Amino acid sequence: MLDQVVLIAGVTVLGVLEQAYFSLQVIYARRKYSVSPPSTSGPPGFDRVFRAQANCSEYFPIFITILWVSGLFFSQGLSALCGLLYLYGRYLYFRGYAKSAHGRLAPLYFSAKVLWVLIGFSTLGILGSVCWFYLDLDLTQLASSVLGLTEEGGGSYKG
Ligand SMILES: CCCCC/C=C\C\C=C/C=C/C=C/[C@@H]1O[C@H]1CCCC(=O)O
Ligand SMILES: N[C@@H](CCC(=O)N[C@@H](CS)C(=O)NCC(=O)O)C(=O)O
Repeated sequence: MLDQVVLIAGVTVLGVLEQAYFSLQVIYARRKYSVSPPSTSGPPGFDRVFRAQANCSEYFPIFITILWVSGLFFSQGLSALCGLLYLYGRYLYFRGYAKSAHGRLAPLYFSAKVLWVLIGFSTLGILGSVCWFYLDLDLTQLASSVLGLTEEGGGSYKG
């Protein structure tokens, strides 16, 4: 059973490490620009690093939940691959935002697209599972016969 989630678990731990890295960058920026808590604003250079970490944190729960749903119900390998792309996109986002406000945009568009792909995988995966568990309908089989990948016509029913 664990072999079905180990790649997703690995991407999750990598994501947690990335979040830790972003937090450390805010700590360093606080020292560099002398912005002490509870203050959350300072020179633009500080504000951008602060917001970069905050933005990545806002999206992190969305990313992790959808990564696991997609990995469990659609495909572990494809989901883990998307997860790696998302984390790389977020790294570029953080670096781009730290340099300039405009620098955040291209990586943000990229990571948002990857999130939408994971949301699409999750939707398909859940739809397929609901059809299988409650309607005895195998959507994978149905799709491959519609696409002409198998000889058998129509949907296949279990039991
Ligand atoms: C849960 C799925 C992801 C949902 C997030 C959806 C979209 C996020 C992706 C790209 C958004 C880019 C928004 C850029 C805003 O135009 C920038 C605001 C500029 C305003 C200004 O500088 O005057
Ligand atoms: N909390 C975000 C929600 C929307 C969002 O993710 N916006 C993107 C594109 S404008 C962003 O990079 N926001 C910059 C930020 O959160 O500091 C915001 O305040 O902007």
